[in-house]
Amino acid sequence: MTSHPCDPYDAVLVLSFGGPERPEDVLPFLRQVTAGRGIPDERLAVVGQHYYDRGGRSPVNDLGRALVAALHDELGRLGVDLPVALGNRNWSPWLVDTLRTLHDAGARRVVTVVTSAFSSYSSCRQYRENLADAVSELAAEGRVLDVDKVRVYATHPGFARTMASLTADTAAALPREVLPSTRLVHVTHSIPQWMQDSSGPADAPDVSYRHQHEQLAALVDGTVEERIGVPVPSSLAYCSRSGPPSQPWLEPDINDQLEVLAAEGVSDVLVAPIGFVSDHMEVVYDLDTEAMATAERLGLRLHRVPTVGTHPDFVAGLADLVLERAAQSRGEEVERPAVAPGPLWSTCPPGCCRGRSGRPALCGG
Ligand SMILES: CC1=C(CCC(=O)O)c2cc3nc(cc4[nH]c(cc5[nH]c(cc1n2)c(C)c5CCC(=O)O)c(CCC(=O)O)c4C)C(CCC(=O)O)=C3C
Ligand SMILES: [Fe+2]
Repeated sequence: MTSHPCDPYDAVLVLSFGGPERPEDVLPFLRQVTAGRGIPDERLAVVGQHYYDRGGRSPVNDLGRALVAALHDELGRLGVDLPVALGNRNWSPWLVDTLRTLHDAGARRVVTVVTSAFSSYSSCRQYRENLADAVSELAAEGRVLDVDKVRVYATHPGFARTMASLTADTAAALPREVLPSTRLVHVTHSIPQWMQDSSGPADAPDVSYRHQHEQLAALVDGTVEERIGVPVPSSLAYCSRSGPPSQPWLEPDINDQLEVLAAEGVSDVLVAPIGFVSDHMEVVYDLDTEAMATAERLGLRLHRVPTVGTHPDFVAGLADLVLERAAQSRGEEVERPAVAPGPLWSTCPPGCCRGRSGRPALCGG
């Protein structure tokens, strides 16, 4: 048997959120996402409309498929010829179906890349619970699979430096004379305060959802200043809040932040979607549609930085993470590059990003 740099894995899973692809899918998708989460009906009607306005089709599955193709090509360049497949938490292609197909094609050990870079229940642990559910469902069918995942990559250079250089490119394209009245706003998905408080391990207060965004934002700020020669004052804002108004979520909302900046006399705002890896609905609606309309009303020019998407440096970083995980599985010493201190583990410590349910989760220590 010949060995390859991805041994002992025989397949790569890209695990994503998923979204509807036809108008008939929209309501069942929203029910699937929000089951038991206390999201008000009015909020669901509003979010449903964002999908109907775009023909009932979310961009997110196509973006997932594009990432799968790019990662497959990149691994191929590194001499790794393994299946790479997309599996979703909330819609077809469902995670369990993808894993079943991989198993039927001969896969027994799978390494997972989640399409979210940060620690929190929604962005990490819930995916680990989804893996546990899928693997136990398949075990009941007699299909035994071992599933691991790469570490949280908020501060991995492939993701972080790519986001920083895309932001610097956008800043460098601005006319010099607007720079003194330009501000940079880093944006990510809001989460409930309880989810922020439980993000990362209980005994590591420095590892949290918000803290990881602050670390990444600092790198981006530094890269922008290096590129254009002057600092651009920045802040962190949030989008896509749902939940009942009585429940605290991370703030400020991007639209409120734009109000504040307009009142300060700012002319131009760079919006860096550091919390997202691709242009899914949160980006094309919450930022490109809603925040853009707010900016227009306030007389602000909004410049949206691209997401990392299938940028070759981001994809190369994901391939490095897959190979790092494989080397670790083989018991080798691995280097764990990072642009800031953070969660370097690929098996999460017990209690990491604990939810409310205490459900079983894979990829934990
Ligand atoms: C942290 C985070 C990410 C980033 C990490 C990751 O990518 O995983 C993310 C991504 C996404 N969220 C998405 C869609 C939705 N999220 C919702 C609801 C919620 N998101 C939450 C958090 C996050 N969400 C939370 C705490 C809720 C409340 C309900 C709950 O506690 O779970 C709802 C319900 C309606 C609403 O309330 O908005 C929808 C429709 C899509 C697909 C977009 C598309 O179709 O292109 C994507 C990529
Ligand atoms: Fe969400």
